[in-house]
Amino acid sequence: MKKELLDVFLKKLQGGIRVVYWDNEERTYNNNPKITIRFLKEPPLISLDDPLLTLGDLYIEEYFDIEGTIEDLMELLETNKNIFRPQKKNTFMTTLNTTLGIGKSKEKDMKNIQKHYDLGNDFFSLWLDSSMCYSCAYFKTPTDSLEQAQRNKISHSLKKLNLQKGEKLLDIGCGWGELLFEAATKYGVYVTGITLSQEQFSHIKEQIELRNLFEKVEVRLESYEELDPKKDLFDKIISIGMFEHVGQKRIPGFMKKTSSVLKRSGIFMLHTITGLEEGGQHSWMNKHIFPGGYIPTVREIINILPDYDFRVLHVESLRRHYARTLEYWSKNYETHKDEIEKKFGRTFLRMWDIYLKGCAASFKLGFIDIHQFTLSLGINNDYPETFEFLYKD
Ligand SMILES: C[S@@+](CC[C@H](N)C(=O)[O-])C[C@H]1O[C@@H](n2cnc3c(N)ncnc32)[C@H](O)[C@@H]1O
Repeated sequence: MKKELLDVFLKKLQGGIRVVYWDNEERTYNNNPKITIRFLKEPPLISLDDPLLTLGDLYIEEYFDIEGTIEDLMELLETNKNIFRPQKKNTFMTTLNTTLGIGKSKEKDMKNIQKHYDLGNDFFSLWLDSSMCYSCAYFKTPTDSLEQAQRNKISHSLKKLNLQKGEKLLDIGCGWGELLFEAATKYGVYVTGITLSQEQFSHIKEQIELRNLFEKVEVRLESYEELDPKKDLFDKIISIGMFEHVGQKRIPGFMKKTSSVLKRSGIFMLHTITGLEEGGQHSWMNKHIFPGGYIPTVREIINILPDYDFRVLHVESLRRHYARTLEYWSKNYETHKDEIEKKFGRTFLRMWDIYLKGCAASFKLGFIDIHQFTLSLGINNDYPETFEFLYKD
């Protein structure tokens, strides 16, 4: 019965796939299979209303292994994305979103964010580099280490802001804070970082003390939604890898808020993963990795900017840099897999492993991209007229 359900499903796929069922029966669907699904045990009764979610869950619970490259797997998923979509109204996602109250309040946002980022600084430090940057690095040469590339990213991103000594800078979604420290010490600006992660907040507090940066750096455990233009007005804003948490419905609110706390002519550098399909949802990722997350398209972002008087100065894709960053993270993760399994269990180990590898392949294949948008609020006639400065040290 289960086998027949899977069989009907697999027959719809384009592209070859071989399946070794739990009773050792082998079936090949289409020619030249690059991927083999090898069942290790018989799965429970399943529904394939949301195939990606169900099959993803069976994989992390070790009902089957996948043989073949991750790129071939991602190609197969992408070619068949309509077949892998939820077939009916996605009641699971509706329930999940209601339970977590996505978009409803700071507490709910915090719950989503802390589920991911508060797995422990010890966990993230196993596979991030020592700067604890958790976003796309920037590889200036093929031999750059991850550490060097993360330093390059911070430098490249800060340059885009054209910072002047004494200015006030806001970092929305400041992570573990490395960019705050670099901006304050290198450019002499006053920096405010906001995050919803308790662990990140405590880490930054400690670092401010250790580095004696009380006068220049402030961190707040708060959401961008709480920024108040009466109290908070900044010359520049930067946000790296946070916009993906905003959710599609709240994009206008995010733009409105950022435009209200940025001075006229101020510069905003928005760095975000971008997708190809408006409204695209990935229920497995939303369930396990980024609850409440949404990947916007370039078109969605560009379309909404004029409504808040944001002018586009520069747009840059860093897609291949993110593929490489994720490959580094994934290799580091693999090195520590025994430790991770011991602490979090095997399902977790497989979940984060496939997340890192799957994302690396998706960037490489161009199913997702990453862009830095440099914007000014209204007209800015002081910003450099060419971008040569970006490539000078
Ligand atoms: C992928 S991390 C990126 C961190 C950092 N910018 C970096 O490059 O390493 C996303 C960050 O966004 C923060 N974040 C998510 N939702 C937020 C919200 N509503 N308000 C403020 N920060 C938020 C998280 O706490 C986390 O620090």
